[in-house]
Amino acid sequence: MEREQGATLTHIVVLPCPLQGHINPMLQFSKRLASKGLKVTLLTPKSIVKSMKGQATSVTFKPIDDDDDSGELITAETMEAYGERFKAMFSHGLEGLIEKNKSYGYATKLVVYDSILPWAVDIAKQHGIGAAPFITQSCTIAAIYYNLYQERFTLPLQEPEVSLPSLPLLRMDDMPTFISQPGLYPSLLRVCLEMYHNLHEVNWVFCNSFDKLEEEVVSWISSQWPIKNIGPTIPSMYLDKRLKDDKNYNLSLFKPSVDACMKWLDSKDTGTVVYVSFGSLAALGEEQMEELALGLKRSDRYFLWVVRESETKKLPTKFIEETTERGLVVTWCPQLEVLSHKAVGCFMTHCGWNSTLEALSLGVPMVVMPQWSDQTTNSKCVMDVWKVGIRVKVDDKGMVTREEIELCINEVMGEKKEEKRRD
Ligand SMILES: O=c1ccn([C@@H]2O[C@H](COP(=O)(O)OP(=O)(O)O[C@H]3O[C@H](CO)[C@@H](O)[C@H](O)[C@H]3O)[C@@H](O)[C@H]2O)c(=O)[nH]1
Repeated sequence: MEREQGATLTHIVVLPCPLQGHINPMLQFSKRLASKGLKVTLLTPKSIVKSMKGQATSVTFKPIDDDDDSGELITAETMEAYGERFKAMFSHGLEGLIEKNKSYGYATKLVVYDSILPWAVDIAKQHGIGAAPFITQSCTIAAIYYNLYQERFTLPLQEPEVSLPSLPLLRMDDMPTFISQPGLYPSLLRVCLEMYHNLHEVNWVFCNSFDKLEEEVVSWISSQWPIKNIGPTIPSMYLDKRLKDDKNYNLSLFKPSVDACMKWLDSKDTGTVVYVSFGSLAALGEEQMEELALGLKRSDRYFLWVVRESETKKLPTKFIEETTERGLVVTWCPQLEVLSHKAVGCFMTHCGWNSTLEALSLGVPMVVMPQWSDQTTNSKCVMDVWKVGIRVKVDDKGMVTREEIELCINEVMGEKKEEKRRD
């Protein structure tokens, strides 16, 4: 039976890097492909499949044996060490799946791989299969790295501002941090550039963005490689409502406090809550965490703050007890439900690309406090290009002070709110 069905289906294999911010958009894209009648299999480590907690989707999950049973999640600090491990684990799994499909009598047509896993092209080519990288960040970011790859500029940056085709003038602190501070995460910068080595071998380059958002840069990239924007990969029920069952991301590596958050938000008036989250990887320093906590306290607004389990020890003593009247601190929340709740008037975010697209799609103005990687460039676009938020200022010690946080929140939540929120 499986053999007969397989013979009539076009089979696509999807290979995301197993991080929340990468799985979400690639799984969403997979669901869209499956809704068009394609058979889609998503390869991911066993430990991650377990975290699906029984939520079914139209996509088949193929668990790969994971040599790490610790259950520990990857953070910004540990990410560099994972590169080689991913390669060993996934290349074996990908080969195995392609061979198995062949033996069932139906062939894999295309491998859609996370652009930070570019060695997948070699495996696809060895088997005569098409290949397409999936960029989980913006076209602007993809263009900046491509310009560096082509040596239109070199590192360390020599000028205070960089001018690149189709992009706004970029200051040092607008650049992705792997570029502005190349010594910090050298192997991650290498990973970001590697995808361009074999671009001439791929069929498409999928990007989680949309043409209208980045018109000029998309047009420039189109003259270089076969880009296809397929974003924003927000669950359909928040956007076009074409896929009735597509209400959430279906896979969470963290346990969200759904009822607590929604009940708390229901009790608040329209536009009165600041939602604060720094995504799945960022880890603030203890002093910065304290400034943020005290900034929220000073702002005297209601706040819903996601502090991941691993970060809670950095909260100032008694902060939670002292702010119960105004704030709710949780270790993870259903972010889309939160952002679309009428009580939320502002999103204080690290400006990860998924969070940025979610805020843009749901019309929530932002206070942006970028931490690393692409977030600095996303912040530049949020503030100066799309004008849907403001970016905090960092002082000469590299700190965002409590006063600055209070000021920015009040600016977005106060008289400027109506101007920035687009329903
Ligand atoms: O309490 C929470 C917090 C977050 N999310 C979701 O988790 C995802 C987080 O993604 P993102 O905002 O992109 O942040 P990171 O997890 O930090 O993502 C990493 O991957 C992104 C895509 O490559 C990059 O843009 C970021 O810089 C990088 O840190 C989003 O879909 C959120 O909706 C929740 O569901 N609940």
